[in-house]
Amino acid sequence: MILCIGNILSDQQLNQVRTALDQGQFEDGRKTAGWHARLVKNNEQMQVADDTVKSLRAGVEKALTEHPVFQMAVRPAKMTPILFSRYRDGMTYGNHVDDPVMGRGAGRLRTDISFTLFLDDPDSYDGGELVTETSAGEQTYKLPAGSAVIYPSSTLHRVAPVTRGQRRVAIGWIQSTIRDPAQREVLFDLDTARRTLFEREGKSSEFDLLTKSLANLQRFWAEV
Ligand SMILES: O=C(O)CCC(=O)C(=O)O
Ligand SMILES: [Fe+2]
Repeated sequence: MILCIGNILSDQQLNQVRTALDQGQFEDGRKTAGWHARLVKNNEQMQVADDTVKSLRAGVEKALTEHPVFQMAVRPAKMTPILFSRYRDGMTYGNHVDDPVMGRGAGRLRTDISFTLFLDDPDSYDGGELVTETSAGEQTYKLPAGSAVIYPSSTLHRVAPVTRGQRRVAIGWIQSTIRDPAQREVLFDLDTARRTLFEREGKSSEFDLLTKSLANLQRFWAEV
């Protein structure tokens, strides 16, 4: 399941992040790419040594993890530190698949889900679409600032060249408590249906049964 989630960051939060990125120090993105992805990666990332990165990361991580649709779709167990990337002057990231395991020590995780949170207004730059290659064909994503796309990390994907302006995004990877994308989709659908039912008729006995099934499926599937 590939999902777009709107309004994760408010205009005020977006302005704060953009101002900090305007002043930040960026470095060659190849530093954090695996050996084959490095061959096709041409972008910049905000230096982690930059102190403002810590508070930026905390704000974006909070907004994402507190978003109800993100919680329902991702069911996070662990998340990598967020990276702030910038593409301009023809920069691009060719086809690749993200590393299956990232981080060290307590931060080590299996990447189940990748996300891109768009930070710039799509009209302010040309190109820069995130393109996924699935069995259903290619899909392109260029979302409003403050919106994110989440996709299984097993997906082959790329970022189209930016030919005008700059494309800045916050990206990261998540290990889900539910490893299998098909199982995550079952839980997402059930949860969506039960919430819709709740809005319609409150805590009915049907709502209780759906809630029970949702909880018990998680007892079968969740890795904690
Ligand atoms: O910028 C994006 O939308 C995705 C970047 C990407 O694929 C990566 O950094 O691995
Ligand atoms: Fe990637």
